[in-house]
Amino acid sequence: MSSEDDSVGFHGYERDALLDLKAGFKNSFLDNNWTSLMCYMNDTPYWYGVQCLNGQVTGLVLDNMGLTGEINVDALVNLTELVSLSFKNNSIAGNMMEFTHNHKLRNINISGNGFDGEIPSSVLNLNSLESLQLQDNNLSGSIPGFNQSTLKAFNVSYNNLSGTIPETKTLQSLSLSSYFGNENLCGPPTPTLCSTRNNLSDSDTVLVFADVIVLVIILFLFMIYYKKFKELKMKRNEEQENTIMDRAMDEGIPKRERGKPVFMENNGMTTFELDDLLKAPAKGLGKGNFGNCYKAMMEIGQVVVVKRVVRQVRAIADQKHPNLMPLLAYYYSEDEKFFLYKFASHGNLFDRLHGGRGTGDRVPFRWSSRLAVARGVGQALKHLHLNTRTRTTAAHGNLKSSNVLLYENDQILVSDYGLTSLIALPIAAQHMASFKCPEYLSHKLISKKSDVWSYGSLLLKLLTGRIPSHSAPPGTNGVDLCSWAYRAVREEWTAEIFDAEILAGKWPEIGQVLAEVEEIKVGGESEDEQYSYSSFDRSLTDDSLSATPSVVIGDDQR
Ligand SMILES: Nc1ncnc2c1ncn2[C@@H]1O[C@H](COP(=O)(O)OP(=O)(O)OP(=O)(O)O)[C@@H](O)[C@H]1O
Repeated sequence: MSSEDDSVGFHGYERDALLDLKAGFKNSFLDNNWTSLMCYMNDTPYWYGVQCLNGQVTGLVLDNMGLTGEINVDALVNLTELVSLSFKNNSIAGNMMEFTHNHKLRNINISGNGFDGEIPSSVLNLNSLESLQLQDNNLSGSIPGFNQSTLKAFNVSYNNLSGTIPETKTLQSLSLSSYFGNENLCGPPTPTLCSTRNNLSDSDTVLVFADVIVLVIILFLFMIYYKKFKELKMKRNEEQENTIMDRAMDEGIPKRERGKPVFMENNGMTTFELDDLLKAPAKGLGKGNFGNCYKAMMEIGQVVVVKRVVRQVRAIADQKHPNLMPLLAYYYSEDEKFFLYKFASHGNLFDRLHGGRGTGDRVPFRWSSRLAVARGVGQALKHLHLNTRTRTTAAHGNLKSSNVLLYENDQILVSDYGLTSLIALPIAAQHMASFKCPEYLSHKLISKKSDVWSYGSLLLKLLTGRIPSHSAPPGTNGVDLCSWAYRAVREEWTAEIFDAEILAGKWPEIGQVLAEVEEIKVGGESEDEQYSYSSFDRSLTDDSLSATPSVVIGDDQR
């Protein structure tokens, strides 16, 4: 401040501030007007646009004067009594000036200029501010949080302001028109919603985006892993409840002697060690009369069926026919004996005939398919009974629908042949199909003809779709098929005796059926000899087998 400060009614520092301003404006009118005395006491000011009170500048109103140039941001610091400032409608550029020392300011109007930069935060300290008119400039940045209750007129329209309008009572109570023309302003009172993006820097946005992608990938991987884990678990539960070894322990079979399974030649099978088999995941297929049957999934990808037996014979392995289930390997030791068969994935004849009846899942079993089964089984029996190239001819002994297996490509495979000689008579008589024939029941006679009888009842079953009483599984009711069919033929119920499923397809000619039966019978007639267990037992003399015959043959069986 100059020494003139002390002189009453004149403040030289204010005059100097105005002269500096004038120098910046380069306005000829002001250059000529702002000369001599500025203001004195309460006299009318001598300078155009300057208002004074008690010799001090209280107002500066230079509207519509074509002012150009920039204003020094500190230009107003010495005008401490300033109440009104208006540079409306000029062409002033540069940043807005600071108002740090202008606490008495009530009205600021710099609208219609070229001010740029941000609104200085010093305006927030102007506690008497009533009107702030900043419209029609190039101001940028965000709006400071004006909260002065005195502020009633506020206009920042048509600038480049951006961001959320602060939620102060003062700013929110203003009309929408105060904010017009600022494309990037958002939030109330404008209708534009503020997105998160508006508040984030570009690098923040990239990071958030990357995080989201990583999260999605992790989630995706987790879902795949979980799905696979569930599938695997379900598969394991379903197929791998136990290994063959565990199952053996469950059945009370003691730890076996170590040995090697004996593989049949040319059976297309990759050989493996006993341990591999015993450790393979296994699924129970059923509890047969002579041991349990398991489906084992070998690590090398092969699926085999393991059938536990009491004793096994080489003769069974010798039997080779397209309709006989081939024996892949057998294992024999003191404590453990089993046969290994290939797995028939299409199930057995019993299930094909009776499974799913009355449900939507049932696939009709047509006559042509039944005929194919009848032929296949007949061929298998013919081979067993008559083939002289094997060491012995033998009866099947346990022909029934659960031992007729359906392999891929509609191949019919008869299994469980030759087991009769391995079973003690009382057990065989109780469980095996041949022992249900009339000759055995009345005269205790058993022969290959018993197989023919079993085959006959299998044919009747194929024709009628009924379960014969002699092979009805526990819990199912069977009918005496022979007497039922006899009665049906005698009383001429021809149509009724056929399974409705056959009738739904092509009507089978009974002559055709009989021709098929006759053809099979022809081979069997020549072999009239009755057989006993001893015919099988001869095969047990194979040196590789150390078991003693387990069948007790009584006189009444011959
Ligand atoms: N190689 C195989 N492929 C597919 N399923 C098989 C195989 N061998 C047997 N089965 C099935 O396993 C189950 C049990 O067979 P298993 O031979 O032990 O008993 P069964 O035929 O019911 O009675 P039995 O002991 O009097 O022969 C049956 O449903 C049978 O059809």
